[in-house]
Amino acid sequence: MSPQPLSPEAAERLEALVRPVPDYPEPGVVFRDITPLLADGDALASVVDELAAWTTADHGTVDLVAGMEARGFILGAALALRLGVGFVPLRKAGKLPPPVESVSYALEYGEATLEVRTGTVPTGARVLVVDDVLATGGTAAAAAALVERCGAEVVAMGFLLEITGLGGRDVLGRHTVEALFQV
Ligand SMILES: O=P(O)(O)OC[C@H]1O[C@H](OP(=O)(O)OP(=O)(O)O)[C@H](O)[C@@H]1O
Ligand SMILES: Nc1ncnc2[nH]cnc12
Repeated sequence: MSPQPLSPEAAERLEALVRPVPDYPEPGVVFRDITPLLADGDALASVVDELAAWTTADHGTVDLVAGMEARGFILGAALALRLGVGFVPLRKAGKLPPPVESVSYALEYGEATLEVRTGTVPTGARVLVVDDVLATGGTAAAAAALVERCGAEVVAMGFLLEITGLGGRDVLGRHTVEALFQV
């Protein structure tokens, strides 16, 4: 898998729709705001199409898409529909009724816990994990740990954008990581 599957022009068009916000939510962080991209119908469709094409070409069929709260729900649910499979929400702590599996992690600006409803991911399922941003990789590593704790396989992890220099790809070393573009 090429780390840059889009043409440079296509990647540039998408990147232009992601707004860099310096010092948000805390000093030193450049927040990548994807809301302009989500509001652009053509861009949103092309992101979902690209992620779907990638999945099918490189990994064949998957049984489920799992997405991390909250932005991973948007791309993940759209991708699941496009692939014709179900979607599993990996929620922040305290949102799902028990029983749940939980994994805590650190991210670029704080700490959080992700949870999955016990029993929603069948043993042996082939699961594609999807989120908008790969930064330190803490969220994605927690998502993978949750899926694997259910006895399922993380087939690959797909992202809209990867913030390079924060080590996310290294943290996810043993997984296949795909990002539409890097900043
Ligand atoms: O690679 P990491 O350093 O873990 O960061 C990436 C995560 O951070 C953001 O989510 P956030 O926790 O801000 O939640 P949100 O989607 O609810 O805004 C983003 O949507 C990823 O899930
Ligand atoms: N800089 C950033 N912008 C948007 N989402 C993020 N998640 C973690 N770091 C982020």
